[in-house]
Amino acid sequence: MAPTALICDTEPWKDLKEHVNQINKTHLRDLMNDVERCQSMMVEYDGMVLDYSRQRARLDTMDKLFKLAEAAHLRQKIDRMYSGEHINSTENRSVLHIALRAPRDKAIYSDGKNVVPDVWHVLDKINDFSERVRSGSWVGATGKALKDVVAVGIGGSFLGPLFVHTALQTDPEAADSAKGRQLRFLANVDPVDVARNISGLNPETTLVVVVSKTFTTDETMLNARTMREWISSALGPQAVAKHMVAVSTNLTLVEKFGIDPANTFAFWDWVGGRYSVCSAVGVLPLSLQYGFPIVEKFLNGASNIDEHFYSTPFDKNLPVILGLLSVWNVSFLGYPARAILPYSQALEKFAPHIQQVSMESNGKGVSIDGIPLPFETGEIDFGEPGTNGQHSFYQLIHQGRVIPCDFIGAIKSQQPVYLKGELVSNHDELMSNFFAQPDALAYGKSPEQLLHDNVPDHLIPHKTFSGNRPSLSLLLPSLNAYNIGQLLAIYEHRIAVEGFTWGINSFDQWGVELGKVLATQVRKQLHLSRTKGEPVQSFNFSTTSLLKKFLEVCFCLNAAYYSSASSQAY
Ligand SMILES: O=P(O)(O)OC[C@H]1O[C@H](O)[C@H](O)[C@@H](O)[C@@H]1O
Repeated sequence: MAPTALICDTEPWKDLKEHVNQINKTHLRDLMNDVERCQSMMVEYDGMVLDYSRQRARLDTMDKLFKLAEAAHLRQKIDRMYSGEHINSTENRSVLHIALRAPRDKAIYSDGKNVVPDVWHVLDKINDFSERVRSGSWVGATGKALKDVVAVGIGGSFLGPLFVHTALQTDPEAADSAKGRQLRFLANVDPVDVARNISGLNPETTLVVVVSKTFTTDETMLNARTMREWISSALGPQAVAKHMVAVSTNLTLVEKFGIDPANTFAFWDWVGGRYSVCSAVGVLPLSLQYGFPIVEKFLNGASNIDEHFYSTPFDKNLPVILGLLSVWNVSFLGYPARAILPYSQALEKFAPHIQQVSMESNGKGVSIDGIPLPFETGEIDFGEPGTNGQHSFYQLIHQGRVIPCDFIGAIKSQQPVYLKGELVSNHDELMSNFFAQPDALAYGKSPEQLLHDNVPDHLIPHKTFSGNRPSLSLLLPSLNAYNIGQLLAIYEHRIAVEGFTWGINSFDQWGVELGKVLATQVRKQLHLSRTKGEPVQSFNFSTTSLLKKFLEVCFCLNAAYYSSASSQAY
């Protein structure tokens, strides 16, 4: 496609810039009085409700944002994504995570080939393998069933599966299927993470799943070698075939590592790492833990949103509305951050996952055509489950900086509890906060109200809440596997909408490369200094000084490690 104009040079962008002056004259308190507006800002879909009436936006703001979407060719960009065009232009790849959860009979093409049969070939293989492991027909080297799984992977090969695993852990149906089994994740190359993850595990009953798209990621490969050593030192090298399997796009390197290709689960270069939870990256470990039928429900939920995103008019389209509001908050109102606040402990790993999906996708400095952008893209995402966050960083959100908040709640608890004699059930107690916080942020509390409440004069400034702080609320019917799949896909597509609107490539991640290259130089230096006593050289003053200090203090410990490395087992 021919280079496109920067979005900031279009009329709808300029119009929205002007429009900010209008919005700045209005307090959310007043906007909330307009019932017609509030009604129009509630969208219901498949049992969930999105209420965005507490955004600092009017109905004409939304019209202007839809015009911006038009100027950004949002419709065409979504179509290009769904039709498998190489929209990840810097890597010359399609972006087809939607194919990972497509129904069996759907046709989705990449480079002229329908990829859905390949997807289902792998899903069927996972179904079969996980069933054999779970039923005990696939056993370890000593004939024992493999009841524990350690998934080794980092970044996109870790965060999505961890989020879904944590979310399913307390879903009654999923928990029932997982009885007697454990799933752990080893991500950090820190030996502490290894020690924690193998603690209490028996190699005889443990299956290690090495998950890496490239099969070259330093952290994952060292952890994989460490786990291989853990297995073979306990059970002999031949045990690796029974205790280690892999998920990767790089089948050659997997085989070289020593994992049987028959025990390898493939995915494809048209799946971005951070969008890979619906590939074998997530589906294999999750199926081993919960059984494939549960994971299939999760895939169905995501697929349902794929269809919604593709076919629903923009003014009723959840990811489109959410994405455009993010652009509004970041680029026009000047709020660089977003808090993700699920009122559910089951979603405690949702914010860490979205941090990667969002910040790795949209933290860019140039347009898709390589033109430096005169505006900033991406959001700073962070979050914690409510109500824990309320007792931590909400002070800043209420009286300090303005941070647009996503409140996410569920109508039904995964684990309902009602304590006799209490005013409300535990879930109602939790959700009281979910409903109260957005209004506290939007309305605030004025000095007049405080005066009226007889607050002493000197405390009035401290107790005043300015309000006018935007948030949105997403209320899900429950948090089963299907809803979790929907939630994931809503955010994945929302982030794509933001990137499409800003005119960037949300599917590459060149920014993570430089640090890796520099670490290679440091690794080399550490090796030479430790093994040959070579002095630290070719680094700047600061790094040289720190490296010297590091080598000085750690040398004795490491010398001991080097001399006994072969006999050390974790
Ligand atoms: O799956 P892998 O190839 O091991 O990659 C793991 C991670 O490493 C990189 O640093 C990328 O930034 C991530 O997007 C990716 O998910």
